Amino acid sequence: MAQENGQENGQANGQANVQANGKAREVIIEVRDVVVGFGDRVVLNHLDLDVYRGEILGFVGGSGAGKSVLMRTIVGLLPKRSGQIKVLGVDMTSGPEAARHAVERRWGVLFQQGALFSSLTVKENIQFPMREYLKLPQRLMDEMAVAKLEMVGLDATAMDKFPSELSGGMTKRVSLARSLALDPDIVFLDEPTSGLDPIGAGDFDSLIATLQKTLGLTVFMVTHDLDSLHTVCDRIAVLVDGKVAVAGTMETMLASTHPWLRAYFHGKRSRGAQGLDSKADAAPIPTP
Ligand SMILES: Nc1ncnc2c1ncn2[C@@H]1O[C@H](COP(=O)(O)OP(=O)(O)OP(=O)(O)O)[C@@H](O)[C@H]1O
Repeated sequence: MAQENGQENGQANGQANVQANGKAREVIIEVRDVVVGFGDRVVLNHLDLDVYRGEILGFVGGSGAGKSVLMRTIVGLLPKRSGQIKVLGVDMTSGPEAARHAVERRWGVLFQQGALFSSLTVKENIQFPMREYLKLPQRLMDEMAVAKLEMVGLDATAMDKFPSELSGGMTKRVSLARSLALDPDIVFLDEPTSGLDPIGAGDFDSLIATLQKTLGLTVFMVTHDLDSLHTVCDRIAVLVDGKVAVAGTMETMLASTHPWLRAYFHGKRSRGAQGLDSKADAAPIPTP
């Protein structure tokens, strides 16, 4: 993998530190040599990736490339055939069970389409992880649910609604509120702006950036949204042929000569996201 100005320089408490642009950065998610497949099909083929503490990492790649598969593998919803995944320094396969459970409490996940429980109200959806992991009085959980709703720009009037009564943008916000229920260090977002209009998507991007800054979150974001990549992502990792082909800043993406990156980041839609001429002819995005 081409890692921009990044070089491993040691391990501390099981967590790798990387020297990037002269600054030591803590690797909060470390994916090494991971293979994931279904039947004869290998989707992730000896994939390596580092995610640094406090960054918003955009994870891109063609449709069906395996972006969601990697996210689901990291959070333990899909099995890997081989390789190693460490989160917060804990090996998520061979680490002590108590340590793995403790790490699972320190991440929140926003799945594609929101994935709220349709038979539960907004309040019950947000409180679902609290019930699973914390033993708190109902009144306190109610106060916490309102606080989470306010964090994502909604108020208590949404508490008793069912998912079917919410707009697409509200569904995303409630899902984000649920992912924040346990005050996580890391948030995994699977295409958070898909299905939103450009204004709604821009607002959601701003919300993610604000939360990342105020809460010090690390954000792993699967996305196709070029505006999100330009406006909120600190770094981008590109998945091609089951591996991370390039990882780095938007400048690195724009300077890359990799054919998939050139088509994706210099195509018509990308020029639109950069505010450049979108009328010029653009190469089609290849399907890796
Ligand atoms: N549980 C599963 N069982 C079998 N195949 C699966 C499973 N989950 C994913 N796949 C396959 O793995 C491949 C990668 O899927 P994935 O959802 O990760 O793609 P993606 O890069 O997120 O695509 P998109 O951008 O279109 O959402 C696809 O071919 C998909 O059909």
